[in-house]
Amino acid sequence: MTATHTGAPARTAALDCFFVRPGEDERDRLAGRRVLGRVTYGHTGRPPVLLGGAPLVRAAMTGAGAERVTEVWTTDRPVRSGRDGDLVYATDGEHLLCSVRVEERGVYREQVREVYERAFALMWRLGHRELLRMWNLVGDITGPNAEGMEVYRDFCVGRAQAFESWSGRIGGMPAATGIGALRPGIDLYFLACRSGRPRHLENPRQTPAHRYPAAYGPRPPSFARATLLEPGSGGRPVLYVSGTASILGDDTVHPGDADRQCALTLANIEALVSPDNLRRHGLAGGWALSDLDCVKVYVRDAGDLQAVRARCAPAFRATADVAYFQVDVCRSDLLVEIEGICR
Ligand SMILES: C=C(O[C@@H]1C=C(C(=O)O)C=C[C@H]1O)C(=O)O
Repeated sequence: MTATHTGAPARTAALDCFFVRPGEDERDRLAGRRVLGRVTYGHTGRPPVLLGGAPLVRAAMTGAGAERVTEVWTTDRPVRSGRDGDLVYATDGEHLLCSVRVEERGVYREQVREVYERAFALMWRLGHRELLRMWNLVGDITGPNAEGMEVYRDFCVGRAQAFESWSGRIGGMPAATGIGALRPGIDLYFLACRSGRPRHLENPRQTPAHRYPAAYGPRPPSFARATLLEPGSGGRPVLYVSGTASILGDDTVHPGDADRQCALTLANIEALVSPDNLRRHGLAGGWALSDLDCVKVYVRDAGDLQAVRARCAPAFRATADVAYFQVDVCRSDLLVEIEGICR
């Protein structure tokens, strides 16, 4: 237990998150804060529900025998939750957490477009018009759909269409994760804010994903490399770091070598969160790798887990929440992906 975990209010962001594992009690970490939502990276992919007045997302991200992890999103304000069809959500007046599941289907793009548009419509209606962060947990992500197109590329088409039709109404493309899940279907959850003005950042070492060439699919992925939320009253800036992999420009680097992919991924994140990169975007501040928390490390092959853990352990702060998952990554030659939050 560290000072961060006991949560002195002045140093705690209005929106925060921590991980709990079986046997741990989230109340030990809440320190009087309210739950905005929970995401269980567990064994089953099931539609999200409202549990005790907050969304519970249930994604199949851990295999039998592996420990599930629940990401708990907290706020210092009262929370109100609701449903809109199959979308579940909660808001603290400033932040919105919303989730929906797309069940398994032969071709995803139409349903993905429709679900994204309904989520955007909900944001619009509730007045939370700036996206902060999105997670897309995609079953069989690099497998073929019923037309033979890779499921991830199929998914990207529907998402890009939704962003296109809502551009100008909701804020720009935020930080995101598009990662494999262990059951078919897609679990989606996102965070948005009302009065905050998030800034979406790119990585000087990487081509913006929304400008990837057509070789990677008919429509490029719709996300930014990171999203910065400047402090509200008494808060501190928070940087949401997208799922990041061993990509330079738009090329996968070190195919077949998880250890080197992991090292390059860490270097990519270091450059992304650095003061230099913030300055490049006209922003003050910046972070180091050791500031990363709520870290999720995705490893494609079980045989690489040990090497990746060994590579990551010295990079992150000893007190950081870190969870490892053995799932597919969005390109079949990517073996490792890492995301997190700097604050
Ligand atoms: C690893 C990459 O992309 C992944 C896919 C994402 C998406 O489609 O939302 C977002 C970040 C990563 O999880 C990449 O293109 O660098």
